[in-house]
Amino acid sequence: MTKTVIAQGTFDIIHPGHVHYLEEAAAMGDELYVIVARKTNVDHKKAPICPATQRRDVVGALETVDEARLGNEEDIFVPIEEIDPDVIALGHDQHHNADAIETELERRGIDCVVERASGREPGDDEEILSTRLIIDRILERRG
Ligand SMILES: Cc1cc2nc3c(=O)[nH]c(=O)nc-3n(C[C@H](O)[C@H](O)[C@H](O)COP(=O)(O)O)c2cc1C
Ligand SMILES: Nc1ncnc2c1ncn2[C@@H]1O[C@H](COP(=O)(O)OP(=O)(O)OP(=O)(O)O)[C@@H](O)[C@H]1O
Repeated sequence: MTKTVIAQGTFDIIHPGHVHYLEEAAAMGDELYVIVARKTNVDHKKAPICPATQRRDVVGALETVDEARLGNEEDIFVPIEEIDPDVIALGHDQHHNADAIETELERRGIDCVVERASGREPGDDEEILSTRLIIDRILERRG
């Protein structure tokens, strides 16, 4: 039976931290779906620069990703109900609480485990592994 994994995030300006996360999530199963956050749900940091469809299309073009889709604007559990995954891979720094997600999955009758992915450390060549830090660097050097 196919083991389906879901990953999620904003993915505004793609960097090797995203690639690391999606490779790790893909390795948790056979098929990887990625839910791309809607601007209205990105309320804990500055709004994304790129439109949602562009963020979805870039993520969807990555080799590890089977399908990228736009998230639901009102209820983040709707895409999960549609995809019915076996695993939700939370990013290393995602603010979501794994226990709270598991409780909601149970309430909705979705049989799925929640795993926490690891973070990628910057390599020797001073990789910039955060969209916010890439934007800060652009403003510093080109602003
Ligand atoms: C299991 C799960 C499902 C999500 N589904 C959606 C969704 O359907 N729509 C959406 O806009 N955001 C969704 N999100 C929220 C975003 O993916 C995301 O966590 C947040 O808005 C963006 O912040 P981040 O990139 O720092 O994680 C989901 C998050 C989780 C953990
Ligand atoms: N360095 C990293 N290592 C591993 N995973 C990462 C890394 N950076 C981001 N991710 C994961 O990628 C997903 C999407 O992240 P997001 O779009 O918030 O990027 P970000 O670079 O963390 O953004 P920002 O720096 O603007 O907060 C999240 O699940 C996040 O945990």
